[in-house]
Amino acid sequence: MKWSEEAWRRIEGIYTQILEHPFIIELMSGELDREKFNFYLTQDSLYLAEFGKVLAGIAVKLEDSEQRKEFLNFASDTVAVEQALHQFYLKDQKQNSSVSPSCLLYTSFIHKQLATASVEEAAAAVLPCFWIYKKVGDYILANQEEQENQYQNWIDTYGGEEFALAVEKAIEICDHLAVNTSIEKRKQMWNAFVKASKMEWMFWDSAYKKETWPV
Ligand SMILES: Cc1ncc(C[n+]2csc(CCO)c2C)c(N)n1
Repeated sequence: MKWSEEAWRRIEGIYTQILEHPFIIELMSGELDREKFNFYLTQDSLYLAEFGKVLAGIAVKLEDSEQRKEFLNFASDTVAVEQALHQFYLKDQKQNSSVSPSCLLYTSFIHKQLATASVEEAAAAVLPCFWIYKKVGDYILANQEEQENQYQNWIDTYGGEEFALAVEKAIEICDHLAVNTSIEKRKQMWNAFVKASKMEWMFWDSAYKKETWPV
């Protein structure tokens, strides 16, 4: 069995809980409160800034030039999404750009993986970001009833064909890295993958609750 098949099996339950989360259900119907969506976008732009840096950092550590090129492309695409978010969605908003606890947890986790773990583990930690978004995007596209959804732009970004290719490449690279490493490292890769998947759920949940700092 491929590393990625086992990885997905381990997060099946988390993925189901993401699909059942009111943020996703209401995003799909178009009924999601605009303020919650804006909260999500503001945090996501903070998230993407860090995520892009981590992708570039992983690229630096990859020996295989094809894999390095792919990760540099992912990093460059992420910066493009970050900038587009600012331009199209967030430009008119008086931005409250203080980072939420869940966003800081997630970005700190991937930075920590990059700084202190192996490149294999770091790659596994960023994979849920690709894979879960692809699955959620496809799921929403396939189950949408309302045609006029105010969030259609967002949905099309992650449900589209172009994004599917990037996700396939990211999965393939993780599988290659897993084949060429030890059993111990493969386990650590699964652990990082599961942790980051939990943080994907937390990210939606924190937006739905418009999470604040308790003190
Ligand atoms: C919390 C959070 N997780 C994942 C994504 C999705 N995403 C962000 S960057 C990237 C790689 C290429 O653009 C992908 C798939 C997101 N936007 N926000």
